[in-house]
Amino acid sequence: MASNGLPKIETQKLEEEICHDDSVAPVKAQTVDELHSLQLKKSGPNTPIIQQTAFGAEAADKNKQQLQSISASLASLTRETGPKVVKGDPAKQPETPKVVHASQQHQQTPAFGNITDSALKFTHILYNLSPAELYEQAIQYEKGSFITSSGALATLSGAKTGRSPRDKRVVKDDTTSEELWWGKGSPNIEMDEQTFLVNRERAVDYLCSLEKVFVNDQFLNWDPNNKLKVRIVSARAYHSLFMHNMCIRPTPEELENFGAPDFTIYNAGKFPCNRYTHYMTSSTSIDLNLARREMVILGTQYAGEMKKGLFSVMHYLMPKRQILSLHSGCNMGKDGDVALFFGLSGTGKTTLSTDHNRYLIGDDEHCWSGHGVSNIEGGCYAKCIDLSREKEPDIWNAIKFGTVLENVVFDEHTREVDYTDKSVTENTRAAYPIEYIPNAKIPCVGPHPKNVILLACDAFGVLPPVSKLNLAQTMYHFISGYTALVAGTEEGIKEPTATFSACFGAAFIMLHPTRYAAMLAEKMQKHGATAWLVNTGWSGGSYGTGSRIKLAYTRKIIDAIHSGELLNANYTKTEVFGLEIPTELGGVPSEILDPVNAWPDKGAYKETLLKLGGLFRKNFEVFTNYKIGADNNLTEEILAAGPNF
Ligand SMILES: Nc1ncnc2c1ncn2[C@@H]1O[C@H](COP(=O)(O)OP(=O)(O)O)[C@@H](O)[C@H]1O
Ligand SMILES: C=C(OP(=O)(O)O)C(=O)O
Ligand SMILES: [Ca+2]
Ligand SMILES: [Mn+2]
Repeated sequence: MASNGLPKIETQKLEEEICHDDSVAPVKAQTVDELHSLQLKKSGPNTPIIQQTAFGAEAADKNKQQLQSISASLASLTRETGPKVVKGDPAKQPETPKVVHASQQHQQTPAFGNITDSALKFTHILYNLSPAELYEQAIQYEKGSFITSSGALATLSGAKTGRSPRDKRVVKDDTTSEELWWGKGSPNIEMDEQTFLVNRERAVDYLCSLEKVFVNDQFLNWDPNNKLKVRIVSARAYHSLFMHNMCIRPTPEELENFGAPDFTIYNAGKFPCNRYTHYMTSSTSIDLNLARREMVILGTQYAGEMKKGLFSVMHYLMPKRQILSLHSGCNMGKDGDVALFFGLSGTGKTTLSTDHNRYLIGDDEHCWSGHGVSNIEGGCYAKCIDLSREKEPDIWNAIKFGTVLENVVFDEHTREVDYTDKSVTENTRAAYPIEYIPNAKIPCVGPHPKNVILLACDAFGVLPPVSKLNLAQTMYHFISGYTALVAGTEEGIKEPTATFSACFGAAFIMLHPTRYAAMLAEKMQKHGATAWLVNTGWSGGSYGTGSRIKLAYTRKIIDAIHSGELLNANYTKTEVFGLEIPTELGGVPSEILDPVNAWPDKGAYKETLLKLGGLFRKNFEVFTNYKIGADNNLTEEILAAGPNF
């Protein structure tokens, strides 16, 4: 017996007897640092995150031009040069970087009196980072960023979980005072050029004071003749990833040749405006300067401000080119039949345009030009409250790696999202690239629309689930832009509140609503489009007594519009609103088609119907003086197309 411990184990040399030798060569590194340096492969020559000049003189030159353009964007208006900018994460660049200023040519030591600490520091630029890189930045540096179980990036947008329309201002100058819609009902609250510059300086100084800023260079509008180059400068990886998803993503070649942007957003996020600044009514300010082609965001981190701010810009630029900008979703059938879905927030544009049997062109912002429709964006922004895999599988499956999930609540261990949880906000959102929807139509363009669907979520429960509109009614309802949501599920809220938002997007239009309405009428007539009013809201009673129309029924209605079945149905006319409603429709219970039949209390129905009619009438008063089209005939017809009682 061996006296000194356990017997030695003999390892047999089996040679040919084992299946194969699966041992691998050791790593090709002498140190741990060297090992880590092997992990990251250099990006290819046309991936525009190159920092070195190792890819030839031309690439180096383009890289330098890009940096100069960014430095110029970030330049103060009162100092001579832009900040010293350098690409890349400061945490990964210990050595002194190469300096790039906006005006490289006369780079001398500035006069003593001129020098400030900010002139001595570098502003690191994280330029068009990939989603993976942005995830890492967000998780490492932005509190409230987590990877959920499906791979999406959960973020918190801070104190603001929705847009701030009362803090959105537009510079009123000689041109815009003539061109834009100002006054009652208009979303354009004025500010002067000087105040804009004060806020711009504040945002730029804040951004330049940071160790690093994110810069996205991207496109808007899939129509190649009318695309816009946009630059978004922001303080958070969350904002950069959001815009990466929502705008059109350039190819490496397009990015290399990007040049100067057509429009720039300075998003200072949580950094507030100075409340002693003229015009400021809160700590939040979203400022649009059309002449300078710039937008400044102070005091809100809600990412939707950027998306919808750019939409406003399109609502100004496109009509100048006879192109109609639309707050609508858009999809296309197998035979090329295009449908538009107009509607205010929460009425179903995203839900109903995302249709497994049709090609998705876009969920929210489109242009209708002489050639057809084009999506303005490169992504979708879906509401997620009560999202279910069964009812909305395509949206559910789009919430994966790369998707930004705003303000959702999830299990702290499994990171599984609870879509019913409204603890942070009811306005939980997912922003994903459009190609995350399996049948997205890329490029996102299509022929002239065949059907124009106006969505209203009527919490009064008196509008029919579907009605066919004539042209005058279409204009009447388009200009009215009605919906009535329930303010929330908080206790005490029994009454739905009617919202009227001209062109189903008054917060974003820049010209008078009748300008867009006239263009819509002209285009619909020219291309023979049929319009429909679809109530995605209540039936059988108002909110509280009735119930929301089943999504499955609304989908059946929409299917029948697309297929042409509904066009050939039998119709009767409703009282008060004079809407043409089908008497029968396969898959939808006939008793809900005429809302009066669905209400047990007919008296209450009539009372509610008249109440809503009154609200419509009151809202339309401001539009009665405006002329639509060349003569007054259409205007008269439109007025007559409203409720009669
Ligand atoms: N009958 C219905 N039609 C459309 N949406 C419905 C219906 N019933 C419930 N919903 C819900 O209403 C919401 C519509 O929101 P969304 O499609 O994001 O609107 P929008 O894009 O117009 O802001 C979704 O959460 C959807 O699930
Ligand atoms: C993002 C928005 O759009 P919607 O709710 O229409 O999807 C919004 O209005 O801020
Ligand atoms: Ca939407
Ligand atoms: Mn929208």
